[in-house]
Amino acid sequence: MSAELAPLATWIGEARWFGGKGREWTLTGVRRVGELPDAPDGVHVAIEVAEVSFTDSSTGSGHAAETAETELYQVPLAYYREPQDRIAHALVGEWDDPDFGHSWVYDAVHDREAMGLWLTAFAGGESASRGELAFHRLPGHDLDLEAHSTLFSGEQSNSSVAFGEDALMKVFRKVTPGVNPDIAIHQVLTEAGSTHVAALYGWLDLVDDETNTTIQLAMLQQFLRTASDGWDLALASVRNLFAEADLHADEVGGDFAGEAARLGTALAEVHTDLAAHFPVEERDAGAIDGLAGAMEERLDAALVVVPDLAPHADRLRATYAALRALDAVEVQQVHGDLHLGQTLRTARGWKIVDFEGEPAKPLAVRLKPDSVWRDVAGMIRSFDYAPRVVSLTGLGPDAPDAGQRDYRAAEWSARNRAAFVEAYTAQRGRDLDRTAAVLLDAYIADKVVYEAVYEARNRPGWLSIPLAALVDHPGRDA
Ligand SMILES: Nc1ncnc2c1ncn2[C@@H]1O[C@H](COP(=O)(O)OP(=O)(O)O)[C@@H](O)[C@H]1O
Ligand SMILES: O=P(O)(O)O[C@H]1O[C@H](CO)[C@@H](O[C@H]2O[C@H](CO)[C@@H](O)[C@H](O)[C@H]2O)[C@H](O)[C@H]1O
Repeated sequence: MSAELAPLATWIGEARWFGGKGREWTLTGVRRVGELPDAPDGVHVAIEVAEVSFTDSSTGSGHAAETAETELYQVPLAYYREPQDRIAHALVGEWDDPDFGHSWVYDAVHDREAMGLWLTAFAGGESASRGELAFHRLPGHDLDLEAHSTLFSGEQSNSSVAFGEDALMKVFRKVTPGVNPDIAIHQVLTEAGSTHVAALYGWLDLVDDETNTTIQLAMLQQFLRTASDGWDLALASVRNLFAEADLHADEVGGDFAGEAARLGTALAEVHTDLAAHFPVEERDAGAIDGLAGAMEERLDAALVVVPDLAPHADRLRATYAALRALDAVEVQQVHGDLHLGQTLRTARGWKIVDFEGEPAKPLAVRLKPDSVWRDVAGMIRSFDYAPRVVSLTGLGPDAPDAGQRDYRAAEWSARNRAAFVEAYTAQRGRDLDRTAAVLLDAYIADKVVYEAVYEARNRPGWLSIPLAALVDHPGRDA
């Protein structure tokens, strides 16, 4: 193992964005794919791609569709000749680099100097491109090059860096050759003038001419200055309800149903815009069989990771069997991993973020058209999560007892689910007919299974949340 691999491997293994947690893996290579232009003396900002090889079975992730035995992760690194106390918390290691000599190496997204270089390169657009790195810009916005960068904290699959209140750069961590749906969808919705996304300003590609492949590394978009996280707003609403033991969800000041309805309308408008710019197709019985089969395979893989799913397996399979019995299903481009944490309430209404789809799925799968009910199901699951999370973690001294909390949690979640679905169907001019209800049930069940694996891997203390949804029926009242 070369000098840098050991500290890099340790650092990657601990990163929030690393998708291989709980699996057996080794760092099998690191490729320097480019350097940001115009760095001052004594510093190099290199974009590197680390190859992680898994030594356990490919179904260990809980995703049967995932067969790759290797994954690529983007690691932008700032190499300094001297240690940098200001970013000591972001030190990856100290080693002799063949190109840069003895260096103190930092996670570049924490480093304002390095991020300033990145923003300047974006401002230069195509002219800043060099080697395999290709910068792209959309017209219509002048970047504020004086803005300081701040790395977003919090739970994320990627790394997001704000430049003042002007722009936000998302550095994709797990990368795959091909089109990144987050960039492609933001481009289409920006060009269509959608009011429900942050405008796309630009993106960075890694272009390998020898293999004729492109890996999309980062995207730059409008910073939503007045945004409040939809998840945080939902938690505040639930806390309000729990604090008012004698009042029902529709009586407390923090009632969320109006926001849930506006979210339903926003999602419907996004779906309509996506349908206008991406293909809309009809899936026949054979394809539906494949969809149900994929859900069953996901369940089989999940049962290995979360044995507590076993008592619910028969009922889940029955839900997938009802899906299999459908004749035809309409599909289109959707969000793919929608939950309250992907929504932002701004002074100008709700915005939807992060169109990357489920991070654990291969890009080719995430780009496939899907049913709009997958997104609706994702939000319904989030309306179930919010009160359960408050019940688990956010209780004050006067909180109601567990039985009362369960009752109120169910009330909050049903009220907001109903408001959301009603507004969604009204805006789309469609009823929640039998086909839609079967699809919604199946997608909710599939999401619960996905969440069980996700929680077991990332937040074992919250595994009880998806499991509780199975004790009731996963698609209840939907
Ligand atoms: N355009 C934006 N302006 C301000 N904040 C944003 C914007 N886009 C996303 N965010 C915030 O950044 C967080 C992470 O963004 P997201 O796209 O979900 O990243 P990830 O792919 O890492 O999950 C979101 O929860 C949201 O709070
Ligand atoms: O935002 P990501 O694309 O990284 O999505 C992943 O992480 C989510 C958690 O942050 C996870 O969502 C689950 O937890 C949410 C609360 O934290 C809840 O609102 C969602 O309903 C629940 O699914 C998401 O599934 C995962 O893909």
